[in-house]
Amino acid sequence: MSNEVLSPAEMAEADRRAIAAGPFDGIGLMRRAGQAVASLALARHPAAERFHVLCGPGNNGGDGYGAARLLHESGAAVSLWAVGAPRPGGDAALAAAECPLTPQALAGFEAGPGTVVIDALYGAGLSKPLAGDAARAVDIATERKLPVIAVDLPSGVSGDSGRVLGCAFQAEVTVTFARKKPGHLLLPGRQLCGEVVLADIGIGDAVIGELRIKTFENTPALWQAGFPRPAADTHKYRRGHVNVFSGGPSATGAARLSALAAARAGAGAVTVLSPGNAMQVNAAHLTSIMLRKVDDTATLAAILDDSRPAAFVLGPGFGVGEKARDFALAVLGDGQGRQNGVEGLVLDADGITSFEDHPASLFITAGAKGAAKLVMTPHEGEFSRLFSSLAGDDSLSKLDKARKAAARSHAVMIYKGADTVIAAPDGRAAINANAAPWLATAGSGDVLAGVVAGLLAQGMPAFEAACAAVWLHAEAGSSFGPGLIAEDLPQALVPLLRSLANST
Ligand SMILES: NC(=O)C1=CN([C@@H]2O[C@H](COP(=O)(O)OP(=O)(O)OC[C@H]3O[C@@H](n4cnc5c(N)ncnc54)[C@H](OP(=O)(O)O)[C@@H]3O)[C@@H](O)[C@H]2O)[C@@H](O)CC1
Ligand SMILES: Nc1ncnc2c1ncn2[C@@H]1O[C@H](COP(=O)(O)OP(=O)(O)O)[C@@H](O)[C@H]1O
Ligand SMILES: [K+]
Repeated sequence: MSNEVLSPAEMAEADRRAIAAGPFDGIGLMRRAGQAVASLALARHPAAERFHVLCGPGNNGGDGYGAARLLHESGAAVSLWAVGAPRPGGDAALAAAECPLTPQALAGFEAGPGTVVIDALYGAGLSKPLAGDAARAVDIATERKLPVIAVDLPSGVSGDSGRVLGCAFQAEVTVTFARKKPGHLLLPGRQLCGEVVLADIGIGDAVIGELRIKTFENTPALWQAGFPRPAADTHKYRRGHVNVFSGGPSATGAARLSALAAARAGAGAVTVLSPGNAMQVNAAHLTSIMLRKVDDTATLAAILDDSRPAAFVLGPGFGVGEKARDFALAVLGDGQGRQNGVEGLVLDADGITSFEDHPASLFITAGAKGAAKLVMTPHEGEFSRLFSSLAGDDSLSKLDKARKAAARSHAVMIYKGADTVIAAPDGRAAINANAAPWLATAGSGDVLAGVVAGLLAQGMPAFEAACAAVWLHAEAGSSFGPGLIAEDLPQALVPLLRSLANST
């Protein structure tokens, strides 16, 4: 699977194993990396007046020396600017020795209009904030709006976290090797990379396979095989039943958005569980979605006794407090959840906030043997209410935070935002990169919660259901585009579901 995402440390390990396995040695891989960069530069900028190749002291610089040599050999005008000398005897020193151009000191870097910058200063080895001559080079490229081709990563972007250390190049395109790194997908790194092109430099799939990678880009390849399809002899309850808890009379819309989304995602039957005082307003707005009165845990217990497969959504518009906690814990089931046919609980919005001062009760119940699967869908604010120490730890990336939160809470975590991360308690994680800002509209999260529940109710495992829902939700938002409101999203899922059904 080529959607594995490797940390810089994992990439370095892949590099070592590839060299050991052959056929390429270190300089062989580096030459291929330089070749990939030079080919792309010529293809994208055939009329460039000059290529300015900026080389750092490490292997990223080594790739740059290789690219500069090939561009020069192809007849292009090339200026080579270097900072620091490569370690003698290393691959980068070999690449520098093979390059016939004389490097100038980066301190004197100048570049006019019509020229292209190739940034091979720092890549996976970025170890401190960009400063001095490197920062000045960033300023020049930015001020003059020069196209930048980044080698592996734009210098200044952390490959682990996507964060900027000091300052960073804004690349038009980034050429990376073998697999993407978290910094290509997490923000702001993703935006600074521009287009990301993956080059095959000879690190084989077998080598990557040996590393047992647990981080992925969230693409359909990750979950498509298990995407639910109704059997010919199914019936509506066998397709899965979703129950969505409604808020009070002035806050019912969010639950109905979730309910509709769950139905579109393929749940055979969907019921809004409404407080008595909101029955009328819910009834006035529901057609295919069913409605049932639930005011207390005793009534809820009767629903939970039903053994047909079901998933629950609790949180959208629900209100914060003890009732939310009692209902959520009852659904999780204290060892009874799965036996009762409860496939899972999607805890969103107010459902999450309700546990701000009582996280242990939620985490213990979710971790109990036989509990229903818990999926939580916090945005940044909700995440920090439940996981304040993780949220405030600047040494952790968003990927690290989601992963640790999932392990701590025994829940699949959907840590939302423009770079949503999905993480499972077993350590698997996926970074989502197909969302568009049109999704930042009220009620959009309610729809996502409903899609997750719709897939859970159909028996999809929680991590895969969460990944599929996030991808579908993002794709629906991106394909709809301007003018999107949350009500549009369930309908916008339809063509995507159709093409998934046709392609499996
Ligand atoms: N792995 C693979 O499969 C392949 C990898 N390849 C390439 O190797 C690259 C990784 O190479 P790398 O490990 O040598 O690290 P790299 O990014 O060159 O930086 C290290 C040097 O920079 C320095 N330094 C760092 N930050 C700094 C700063 N802000 N300001 C100043 N100095 C700073 C740092 O200093 P130190 O931390 O030691 O003090 C050290 O000297 C990778 O991105 C890819 O392009 C390909 O060749 C093909 C196969
Ligand atoms: N700038 C953005 N780009 C892409 N997706 C976004 C952006 N902002 C928000 N989203 C997505 O939109 C949804 C918003 O959910 P949420 O914050 O819970 O809103 P609401 O509570 O109004 O439903 C999430 O799925 C989130 O990932
Ligand atoms: K770089």
